[in-house]
Amino acid sequence: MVVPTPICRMENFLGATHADALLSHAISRQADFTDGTVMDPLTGQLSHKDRNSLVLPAHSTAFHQYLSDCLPQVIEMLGMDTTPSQAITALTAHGTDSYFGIHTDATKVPHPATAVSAIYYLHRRPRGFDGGQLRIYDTAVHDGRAGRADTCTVIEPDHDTIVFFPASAFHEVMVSRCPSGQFADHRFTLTSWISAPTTAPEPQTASQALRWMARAAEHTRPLPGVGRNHHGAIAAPLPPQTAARPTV
Ligand SMILES: O=C(O)CCC(=O)C(=O)O
Ligand SMILES: [Fe+2]
Repeated sequence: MVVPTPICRMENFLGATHADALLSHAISRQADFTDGTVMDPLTGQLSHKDRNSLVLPAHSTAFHQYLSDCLPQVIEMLGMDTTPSQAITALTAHGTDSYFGIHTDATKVPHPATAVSAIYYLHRRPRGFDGGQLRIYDTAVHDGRAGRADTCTVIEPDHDTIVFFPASAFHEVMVSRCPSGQFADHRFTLTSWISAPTTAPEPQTASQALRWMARAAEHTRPLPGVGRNHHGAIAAPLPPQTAARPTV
């Protein structure tokens, strides 16, 4: 049995003014990006294996407000049962030969079963890179055991679009190429891991699909005592919701 991963995608998320301001900001910070790492959930060790992308911890008040305003609807559409209150946010940049191998975001959040990954895409128009699609995998369930399925949803990293999915979903970023070699032509994201506070007890997930996903991702969760991999980004409380933002 293949259990589809719930995904929620929105176009024109911030609108032209905010999107272009964020893109200009990302480009202006070129010198501050560092090589992104991957954490071994057993040892906590960081490496560059399976990943070639640039990362810079970031905070955008406008972005966090827009997240807060649409989250109740997004959480409902994902079939989750959680009230996230904080987000860890980073800018990323992918150029030639950048990629991020198959992983879950369990090393980023306190409780992956109730956390949401949000990836917001930015790029210059016309687009200066190709490739760089995000693949979000489904879950395969066989004889009571769960694992990553071969089927996936492919997300094009289009400017000013955002995609939300449960943080325990397996996903990967395909290799990109940036023919001009210029930083301004890279594939940029503002990536947020949205979660309940670290001190909150682990709540039950709402749907059977999410329980299977959590089981498939079990071995990607850091062992007790192993830290999280935030690239120096700090969890910021999400602002209170100001307006219900329609997602469809
Ligand atoms: O850039 C993307 O599309 C996804 C990035 C990602 O999976 C991550 O930063 O954990
Ligand atoms: Fe990820």
